[in-house]
Amino acid sequence: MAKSVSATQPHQSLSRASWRDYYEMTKPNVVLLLLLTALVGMCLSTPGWLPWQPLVAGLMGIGALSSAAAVINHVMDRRIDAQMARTFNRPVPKGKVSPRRALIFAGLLAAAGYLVLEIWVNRLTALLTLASLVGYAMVYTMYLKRATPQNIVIGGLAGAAPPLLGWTAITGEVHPYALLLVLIIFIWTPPHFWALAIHREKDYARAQVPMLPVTHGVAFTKTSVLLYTILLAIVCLMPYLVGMTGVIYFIGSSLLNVGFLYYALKLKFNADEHTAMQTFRFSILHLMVLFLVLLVDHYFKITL
Ligand code: HEM
Ligand SMILES: CC(C)=CCC/C(C)=C/CC/C(C)=C/COP(=O)(O)OP(=O)(O)O
Repeated sequence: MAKSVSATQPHQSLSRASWRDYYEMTKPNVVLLLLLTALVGMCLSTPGWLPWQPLVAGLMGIGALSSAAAVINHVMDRRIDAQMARTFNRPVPKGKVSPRRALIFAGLLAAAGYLVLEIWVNRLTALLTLASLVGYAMVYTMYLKRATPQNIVIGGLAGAAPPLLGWTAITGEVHPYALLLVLIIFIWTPPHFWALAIHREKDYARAQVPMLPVTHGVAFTKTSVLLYTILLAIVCLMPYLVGMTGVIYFIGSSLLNVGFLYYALKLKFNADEHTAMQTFRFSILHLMVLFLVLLVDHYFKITL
């Protein structure tokens, strides 16, 4: 609740930190979905069974570096987070974990993740995953987020990378099909985030973060959500059109995109106070089911 947000500076009492605070800083639900997209990238990279070593080490390494990126985001954003109702209760702005301890935690996660990828996967995957960490934790968080309303469009590339990271973990090569999966998440990110930002517009305005609803207004942001959702429906057809996937994917992804378009249209033309958050929640379901459908399609491929 907005009225609970009083602090503009992090508290200083560093007493009651528990493992839950460290766990929370890794954004576990986001990382789980990132790992699902990485796993699907792995599975789609090869027709048969996956070799277990790059499978397990790849997921561990990508998970650890993504978690490290999320922890760095908590540290760098602590002053912004302290001013927003959605985030003021996080461990760093609350003063439960000091920025220094959080950074040590992130450093350990990042070092472990990088070494696992370098030793048991391959250097290409290690470097690309590290680049994604830098893209999210530094380029997006420390610069773009504060600089331009296109922040999440450009920064979205880091969050979209995992299917490619999964693919290179197994094959050691960048394949155009993997880039198509990256493109899907890249185009999915703006409607995912802007739906939430519409709901939280006052939060971002108070913290002076130049998110699209703050700089260009809610009406313009709703139009942008709708246009990106239309673009997403088109981009989602591409794996089918190039022969990468079969009929199961075509039907599954089409149904999901009809659902996303329904919410985006409702948000633009017939919204009530719940529509923005419903659209945001649907975006998460959309991406999760889309990647599960890709998996089913891969192992039970039906072509016409
Ligand atoms: C720059 C890109 C992105 C931005 C700016 C963004 C923004 C956000 C924000 C602000 C939340 C906050 C929810 C909350 O605390 O209530 C969120 C939630 C979430 N995002 Fe994203 N997101 C991005 C990319 C991604 C990607 C690539 C994925 C997964 C593939 C993802 C998956 C999720 C999930 C699963 C949640 C729900 C978390 C929970 O309920 O704990 N996001 N996103
Ligand atoms: C190695 C690798 C693949 C790195 C990517 C890591 C990662 C956690 C990407 C997710 C993007 C995300 C949750 C952005 C929200 O940040 P925000 O600061 O706008 O949202 P917040 O206000 O909730 O913190």
